[in-house]
Amino acid sequence: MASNNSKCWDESQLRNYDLNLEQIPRLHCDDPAVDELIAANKPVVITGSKLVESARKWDLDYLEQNMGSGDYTVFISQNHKFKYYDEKKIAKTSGFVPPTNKLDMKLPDFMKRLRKWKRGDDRMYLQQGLNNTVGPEIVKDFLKFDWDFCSGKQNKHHWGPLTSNLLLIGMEGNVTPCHYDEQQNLFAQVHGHKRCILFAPDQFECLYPHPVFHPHDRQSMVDFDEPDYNTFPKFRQVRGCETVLGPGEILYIPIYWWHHIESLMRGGHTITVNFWYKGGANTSVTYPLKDHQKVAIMRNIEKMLVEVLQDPKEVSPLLRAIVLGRYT
Ligand SMILES: O=C(O)C(=O)C[C@H](CCCc1ccccc1)C(=O)O
Ligand SMILES: [Zn+2]
Repeated sequence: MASNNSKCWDESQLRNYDLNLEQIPRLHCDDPAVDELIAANKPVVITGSKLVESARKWDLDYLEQNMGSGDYTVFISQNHKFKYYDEKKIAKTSGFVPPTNKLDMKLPDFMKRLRKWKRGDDRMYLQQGLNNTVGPEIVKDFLKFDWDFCSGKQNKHHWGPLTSNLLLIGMEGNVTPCHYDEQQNLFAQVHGHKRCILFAPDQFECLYPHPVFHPHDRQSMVDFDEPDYNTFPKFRQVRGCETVLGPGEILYIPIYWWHHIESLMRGGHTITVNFWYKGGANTSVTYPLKDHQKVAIMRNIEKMLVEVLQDPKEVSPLLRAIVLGRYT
């Protein structure tokens, strides 16, 4: 990680992983190279944009005053990790133990618990889609986002519709473990610093995603804190890139790119608003196929096989029978 000369954080605030990481390019929003990278489905940190300028005044007090009386989804973890799981898939997976609990909280309650938090207490992570239950002041700030900026990217790069804006309020040290999403993402940092580690879709074999039908679908099975290299030997060879994102900076997380996100230790709480867009119509399939298209194909084959074989244990022997000794 390049040393950071604006001295608002230092390397001791980053968690230690044995990873081979390059720096994600950082470009000003007026630099045409930004759109070249987005067009190539490559990550880029975009500086100098006013996308979430109207939210720069969001601090805990302001949010507590203005977030309305609605309920907010808050995840509770007994450690620093908040591994996402799809509740709809829990029934199909016997023995699955959710690693976090999900609570609905009023914002003042969340803030109160945040203020009286002490070491050893369960950690919390507020993750709530912005909707019309937020207070009128927040709606005003939201409407003042630089929508021309993100709509410009959406149109120029033929993304699909905006599906949601997730408001994320994290405690210092919180980690969202490595996963990929099937959406384009403009990840706008509002308050505090987040370290973002990204891996390209072609690192699929090194990151060992859970089976598609598992609640942790799209999440890596590798525990970055204690990688099990016997079970996941290719993890040793994984290659990625990283950046530490500060307030006002936008990280473009391309669709299907793996990302691990952590709020800097001893960095105070973090506030992020993300902008998730559908990938856009795969108009013309051209060859050679892109890596993320192969991931989409693998997902479809996996879903179909589990559907038709019923028993997931039959997937591996059937696929081996197809390829071993035949498709070298
Ligand atoms: O914006 C993104 O894509 C992130 O991963 C941001 C991440 C929290 C996302 C939680 C989550 C993960 C998977 C499905 C639904 C919700 C963070 O910033 O901690
Ligand atoms: Zn994500």
